[in-house]
Amino acid sequence: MKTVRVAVVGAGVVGFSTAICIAEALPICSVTLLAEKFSPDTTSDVAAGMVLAEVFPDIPLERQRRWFKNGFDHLLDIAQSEHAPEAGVMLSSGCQIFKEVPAEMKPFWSDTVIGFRNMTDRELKRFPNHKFGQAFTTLKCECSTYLPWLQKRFRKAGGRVEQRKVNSLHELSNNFDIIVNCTGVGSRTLVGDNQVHPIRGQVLKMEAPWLKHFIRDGDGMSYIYPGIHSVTVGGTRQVGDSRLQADEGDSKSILERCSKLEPSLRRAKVLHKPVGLRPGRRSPRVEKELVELKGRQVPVVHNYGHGGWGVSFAWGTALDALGLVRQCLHEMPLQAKL
Ligand SMILES: Cc1cc2nc3c(=O)[nH]c(=O)nc-3n(C[C@H](O)[C@H](O)[C@H](O)COP(=O)(O)OP(=O)(O)OC[C@H]3O[C@@H](n4cnc5c(N)ncnc54)[C@H](O)[C@@H]3O)c2cc1C
Ligand SMILES: O=C([O-])CC(=O)C(=O)O
Repeated sequence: MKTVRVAVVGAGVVGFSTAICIAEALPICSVTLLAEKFSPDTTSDVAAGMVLAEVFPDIPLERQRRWFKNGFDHLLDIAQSEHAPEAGVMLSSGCQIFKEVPAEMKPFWSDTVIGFRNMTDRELKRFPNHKFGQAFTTLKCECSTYLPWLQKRFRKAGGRVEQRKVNSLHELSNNFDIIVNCTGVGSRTLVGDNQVHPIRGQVLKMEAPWLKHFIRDGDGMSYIYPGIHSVTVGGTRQVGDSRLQADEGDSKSILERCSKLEPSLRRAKVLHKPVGLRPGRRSPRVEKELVELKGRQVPVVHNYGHGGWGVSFAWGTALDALGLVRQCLHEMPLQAKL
C-alpha cells in the first residue's frame, strides 16, 4: 500500500533519475514529480550528455567513483539494449587531448570507461598543439530523448507528474511527508543556497554526419561530440552569467576553436545554438536535513549542484538519494507509514 507521500521537485536528468529510483524501489511511497520546466526546456536538454567527469573537491573520491560507475553501468545497459534509440543513449569513442601533460594522467573514472589508454605519438600528430592524449570509449546520453523516456518509465512505476513552480517548501508541507530537492540552479532561491550559481554554457548543434569520433580538449573549453542526429560542438563556461539567448561572439569563437581540432567543421551547417545554465557548486549536495515547515519537522533530501557533470552522475547520486529517503522512512514516526 502506498502510504508515504514523496514530492520530487525538478524535471531535469537528476529529478527524473531520483524519482524513478524511489518509485521503483519503494512501493510504500507514492511519488509526485513537480517542476516549473520540463523537457525540452531544462538545462539537461542542452547537455552534450557525455559521460565524463572532473573531480569535485569536497566529496571523497570513493564516493565519486561509485557515482560515476553506477551512472555508467546504468547507461551502458540501456545503450546495449533494444531501448537504446528510444532512450537516446549510445556508445561513443574518441579522445581527450592536453596542451600540457596533466597532473592526473589516469583519471578516477579510467577503469570504468571502456579501453582507456594513452594515445600514441602517431595519433597525437594530428594535434600539433597538444602533447598528451587519452583514447577511450564512453557513453553519450541525449537528454532531449532520454528525459521523455525517463518520464514514461516513471509513470509506469506509478509516478505522477505536475507542472508548477514551487516558490517555497512550505507549499508542499501539507501534502507530502518527504521532499526531495532536485532543482539544480533553482536551489539558490528555493533553499537559499548561495553556493549554487549559474555557469552559462552555449553549444552548436551541427550537421556533420561524417564525424564519428569525439574530441575533447582537456581544458574543457573545446569539444566535438558526434551524436545520434547531430554533432554537439562547444563550448563556453561563463560563471554567474544567466543569459539564455545565443551569443554570436560565442558561436564564432566555438567554431574557430573547434575547427582547429576538426577542420571539416568549416563545411558543416549550424542547426541550433542552445544555451543552458549549469548548476555550479564546488561539489554537489547529496544529503538530508530536517526542515521546519508550518510547525512540522519535514525530512528534505537534497540532490543538486552537479555543475557540468549532471548527466554522468545523475543515476549514481539518485541511488544515494534513494538511500537517504530509506533512512527518512526508518526515522519517521510509525503512524505516518500506516
Ligand atoms: C552546454 C552544456 C553542456 C553540458 N554537457 C554535459 C555533458 O557532456 N555531460 C554531463 O554529464 N553534463 C553536462 N552538462 C551539465 C548538465 O547539463 C547538468 O549538470 C544537468 O543538466 C543538471 O541537471 P539537473 O536535473 O540538476 O538540473 P536541470 O536540468 O536544470 O533541472 C532542474 C529542474 O528543476 C526545476 N526547478 C528549479 N527550480 C524550481 C522551482 N522553484 N519550482 C519547481 N521547479 C523548479 C526546473 O524547472 C527543472 O525542471 C552540460 C551543461 C551545459 C549547459
Ligand atoms: O565539458 C564537457 O566536455 C561537456 C560538459 O560537461 C560541459 O560543457 O559542461
